[in-house]
Amino acid sequence: MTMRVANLSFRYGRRDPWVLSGVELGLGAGDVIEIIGINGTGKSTLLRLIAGLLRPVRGTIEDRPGVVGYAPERFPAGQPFTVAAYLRHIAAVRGVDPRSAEEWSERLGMDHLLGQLLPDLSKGSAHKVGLAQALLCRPGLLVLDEPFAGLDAATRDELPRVVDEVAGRGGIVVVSDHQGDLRALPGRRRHEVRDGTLREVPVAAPDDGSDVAEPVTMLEVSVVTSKAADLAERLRAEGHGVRTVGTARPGRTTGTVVGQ
Ligand SMILES: Nc1ncnc2c1ncn2[C@@H]1O[C@H](COP(=O)(O)OP(=O)(O)OP(=O)(O)O)[C@@H](O)[C@H]1O
Repeated sequence: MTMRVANLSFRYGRRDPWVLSGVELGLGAGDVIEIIGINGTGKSTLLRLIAGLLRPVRGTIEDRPGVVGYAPERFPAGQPFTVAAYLRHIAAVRGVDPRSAEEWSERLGMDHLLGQLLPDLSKGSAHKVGLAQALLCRPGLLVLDEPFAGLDAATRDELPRVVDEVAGRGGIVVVSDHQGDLRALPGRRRHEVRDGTLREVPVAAPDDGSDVAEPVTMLEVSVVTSKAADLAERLRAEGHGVRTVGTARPGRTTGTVVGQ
């Protein structure tokens, strides 16, 4: 079954500007969707809507899987529990084997944190607890907001495997990942939030060598000179290789864009 985001619009208050407007997205079983966009553009808002933590002001989200795991960008580690007690509590609430708390703790390299109180955790450690609570419920929809930020190298390496496993058993994974740590995952799709809308963008990024295995198409693009630098910057931000090859005639620059 495909989860469907249809004509979704959202603003935080009646007098606030629209953050998202007319967003369309289909999410099928096994999809890994990467959400990119500049700061403050609405990625976290979209993720919270997809996870069901915010309701669309207009439009609908249909056929969301029953079990949702959501790891926020900043885990609110204020409760006076130890990490072990908190994760066991979440496991109980989610109706999963309490041992899954220990399993995820081991996998995410956080056994040394189990006896610590949540308010005493560093930002990075709290972030891991946020990931563990999202993962231990065996989610059909896993929503991760900047999961790689502040993670140690071992966990950074492990997380793409975790995402792959969730997708491999038919789960949907939605991740905001501005650092591109999921680049090794086959089949992921990338969408950009910009100016309130969402659109799919190609994944290839031959410039940094991250997706060299994917085929690359050369496009020749003509653009007025005054807009060339801005366009090149936007395309690079999306992961394309861009090379300016010269001025075709006065007032115009021809650029060659390398992409998928
Ligand atoms: N609780 C809130 N109340 C009112 N406005 C909010 C709230 N949360 C976010 N916003 C506004 O909504 C817009 C989108 O914010 P959001 O956090 O979704 O962006 P983002 O792309 O995730 O940003 P970043 O990359 O910096 O995390 C911003 O203008 C922000 O100020």
